[in-house]
Amino acid sequence: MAPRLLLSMPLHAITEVYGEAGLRDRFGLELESFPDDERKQLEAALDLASRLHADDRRVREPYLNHLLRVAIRIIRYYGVRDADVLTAALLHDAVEDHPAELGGLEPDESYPVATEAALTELARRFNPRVSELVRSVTNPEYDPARDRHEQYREHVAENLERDPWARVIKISDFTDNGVGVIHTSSDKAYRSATKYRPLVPKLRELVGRSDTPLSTQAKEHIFDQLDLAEERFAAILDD
Ligand SMILES: Nc1nc2c(ncn2[C@@H]2O[C@H](COP(=O)(O)OP(=O)(O)O)[C@@H](OP(=O)(O)OP(=O)(O)O)[C@H]2O)c(=O)[nH]1
Repeated sequence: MAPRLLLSMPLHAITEVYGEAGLRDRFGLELESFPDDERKQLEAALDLASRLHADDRRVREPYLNHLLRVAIRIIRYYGVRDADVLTAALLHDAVEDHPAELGGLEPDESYPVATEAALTELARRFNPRVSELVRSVTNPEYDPARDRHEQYREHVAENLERDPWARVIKISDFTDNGVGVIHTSSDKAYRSATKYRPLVPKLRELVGRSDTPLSTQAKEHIFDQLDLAEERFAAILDD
């Protein structure tokens, strides 16, 4: 595949035609213009994510595809080249999904203890800012007595309120899950639409804020994506 063609392809087309290998190649091409030290950090983040999520799958694809699209979208559509933000994007589910493994603890360790150990490990391997960004997008242990989705929304709103860079990661994650809802099975799509639809107004409001570190053009792109997500959620839930 000619590099220039791969660089001009939408992420959904790379996913469908070339799968994980194509998304990895595209990510590598995006990294070519980064300074050496930043490129090395991002390659280390991708290696770590690849190891932790090696056996994870989404409905139709390896989990790694999601992480690669989330990071590439931030570079290409949001125009963000901050290596710590991109490192956290690649590892945004690492603490939530593999806390004990990342933290070097036994698999039966409690979630709160393993989460702290995993975040400490990210600070050691990368830096404290990467660790704090991942903390902001890591769900806490839910209270079994309360509605999970409601707790999820409260957590997202609280953390994105205080951390403008975490908004950038969460929005790319949301786009992949929300706009990308057309790429999954109908029961998964229904569950995703139920979970994510109530977040749309909050994300719209956060994106519009002056301290959200994105260009006007990137914000307009994201507003269009939020409209598309809402259109798809409505079709799934209201019809
Ligand atoms: N093929 C595929 N794509 C998925 C999947 N999950 C999420 N996506 C992403 O979901 C978004 C919407 O899918 P599209 O097929 O592009 O729908 P659209 O043209 O109407 O926007 C895309 O991101 P985007 O930011 O709009 O970027 P782009 O793909 O348009 O470059 C796509 O990359 C999946 O399982 N398969």
